Amino acid sequence: MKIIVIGAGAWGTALAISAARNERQAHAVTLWARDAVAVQQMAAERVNHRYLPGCGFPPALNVTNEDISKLLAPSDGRSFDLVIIATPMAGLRSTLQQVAQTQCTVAWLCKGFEAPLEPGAPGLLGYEVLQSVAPHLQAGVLSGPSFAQEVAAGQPTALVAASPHESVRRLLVEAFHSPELRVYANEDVAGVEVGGAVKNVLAIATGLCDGLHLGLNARAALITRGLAEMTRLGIALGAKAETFMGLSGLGDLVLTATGDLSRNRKVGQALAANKTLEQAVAELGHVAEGVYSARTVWQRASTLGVPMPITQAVVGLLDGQLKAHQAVAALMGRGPVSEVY
Ligand SMILES: NC(=O)c1ccc[n+]([C@@H]2O[C@H](COP(=O)([O-])OP(=O)(O)OC[C@H]3O[C@@H](n4cnc5c(N)ncnc54)[C@H](O)[C@@H]3O)[C@@H](O)[C@H]2O)c1
Ligand SMILES: O=P(O)(O)OC[C@H](O)CO
Repeated sequence: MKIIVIGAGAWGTALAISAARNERQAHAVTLWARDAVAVQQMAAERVNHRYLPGCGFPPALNVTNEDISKLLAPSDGRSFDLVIIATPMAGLRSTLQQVAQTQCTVAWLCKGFEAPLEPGAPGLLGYEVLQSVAPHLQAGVLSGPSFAQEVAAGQPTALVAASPHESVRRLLVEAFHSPELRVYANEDVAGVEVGGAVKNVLAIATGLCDGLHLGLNARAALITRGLAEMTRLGIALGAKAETFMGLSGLGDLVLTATGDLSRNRKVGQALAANKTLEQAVAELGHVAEGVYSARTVWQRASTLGVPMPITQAVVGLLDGQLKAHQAVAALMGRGPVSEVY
């Protein structure tokens, strides 16, 4: 299969390496980056020093900075079977617009809500952006618990490929399933995307909790009640409850909320150490989608009448309206409720 990965951050690079290393499939993989200097460096040194240091490129991985519309032109004999969009959520709309004319199957990897395009408009999940930009595309999303460094190193990982189209799910499995990477299929795109977006916000909360040394009980409570609020929002957006027991729900929440490789968790830890949000984001050097999605998650939930107290506390913290101890007090000071999602 011929695969192009658009966006050479940590995750795009890791998945491109994993697919190119899969000898059973013998894929030809192209990694596209917008920075021509970075492409030159990656082509010469066969490693992405900036975003994924120490992970060498297999021979079947090529890097390019050529014009995307030319690369994807159907008349071009080099065109691809699968286009993977590996930008952060902020780049999804513009990249979908660039690939809208392709005949290829498309999938994105980003986990978050797009920021509202104008005040009062709802911020959108990836499949909603697709509906507004290129509804005709055969497309889907790849998500699940997966730190880029571990996938690049070939450590066992399981992902989920979600699409309403069976052919898209099948192609994504064929592209990425390997002895080191299991890819499950799921039709519930809304559920998979809500899980991937909301777990980032919740990981900021658990990072803060652990940074403040509130204890293991507090972290378990945050994860469990976070799962409940994630599920509530998902159901209100048309998702299936059982999806949140899967890889993109519970799986990614546990990984991101507890794994010290998580950028979102690191933001919470930095805020607990009294750093400003600007400092926390700057020292990451990578995107932490929860910082940009939290407000939108809260707005979508509020519009739908879905209570999301942990998300609300994270928004207060990120907006500078709450100090860390006030966020904890706001959560713990609420009256008793039934344990339902
Ligand atoms: N890193 C991981 O372990 C991981 C795992 C699963 C999913 N994700 C998700 O994948 C997405 C990308 O994460 P990442 O870790 O690769 O981020 P990163 O911060 O490591 O890199 C982001 C990359 O995207 C590029 N980029 C930004 N805007 C772009 C645009 N408009 N067009 C083209 N390229 C653009 C940047 O130049 C950079 O190369 C995020 O939504 C993240 O939540 C990351
Ligand atoms: O480092 P984070 O917090 O962006 O999380 C990375 C992946 O989404 C984990 O599945």
